[in-house]
Amino acid sequence: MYNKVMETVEFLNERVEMRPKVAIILGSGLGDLVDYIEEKIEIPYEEIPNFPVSTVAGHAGKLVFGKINGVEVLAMKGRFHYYEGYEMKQVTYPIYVMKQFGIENMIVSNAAGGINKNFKPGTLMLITDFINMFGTNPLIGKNDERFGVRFPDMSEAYSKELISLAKKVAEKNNEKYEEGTYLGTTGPSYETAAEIKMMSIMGADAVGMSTVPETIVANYLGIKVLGISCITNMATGIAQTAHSHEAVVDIAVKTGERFCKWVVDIVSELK
Ligand SMILES: O=P(O)(O)O[C@@H]1C[C@H](O)[C@@H](CO)O1
Ligand SMILES: Nc1nc2[nH]cnc2c(=O)[nH]1
Repeated sequence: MYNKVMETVEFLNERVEMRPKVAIILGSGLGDLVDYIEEKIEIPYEEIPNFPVSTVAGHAGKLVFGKINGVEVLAMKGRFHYYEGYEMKQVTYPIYVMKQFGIENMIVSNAAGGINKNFKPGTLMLITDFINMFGTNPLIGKNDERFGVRFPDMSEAYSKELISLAKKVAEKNNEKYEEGTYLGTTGPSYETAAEIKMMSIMGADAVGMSTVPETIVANYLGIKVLGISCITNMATGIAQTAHSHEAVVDIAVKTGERFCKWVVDIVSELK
């Protein structure tokens, strides 16, 4: 895997002059953030050696390099989900590439179902911790010490420093947010009401089908993580209506402007 990652990094080094230290992973319906990126260089995943290709609607599948208020960034428009049939090592492959490319801070975003009854569709939730219910872990397998240690610490899965920066920025700009624990599960089926009841008892505030594998690998590699969930629907049993991915994307797009503004303000402080 190490050699494959280095091959991908070499390709990117040749294609792009910028050396961003900040990466942003855009969740379902949150891809409009790329409109805020200037001096863009876009590379479709299919052109990148060893990169998996995204298959889910609402995910365009490209790396976007550029600047936000003068800060160089690397955005992933379209991510890889376990439910698409990828191995965990494929789902998290871009994070390994980011690390070798020089990324130090990663902002990961997602569309999620709200379990905390104080939330509503359109709530932006700062992720303070995660619960891994994928039933697996992206680090299973022989460990390569060139990447990280066998038993990585997860006591600060979401960087306290980045969380306090995000809060400071939100308060300064009067941007509303909530905080909570994100529970990641495989999907692709949405939860039953009984499952949501269990997740609520477990301490989850939101549920989704991504983010946890990427967060685990970023921590393993020594990348600081900030997580933001866009609550697109109240979870099953709390909402009385059925879920659809179209409705999820619709609400995420509608919340997109507030999400983008917040992320732009955060990135601008990461000079
Ligand atoms: O990539 P994210 O986590 O934003 O996508 C969410 C979870 C599923 O992929 C999909 C369900 O509607 O949206
Ligand atoms: N698992 C899960 N993922 C989501 N993504 C957006 N809404 C939801 C939801 O209710 N459940």
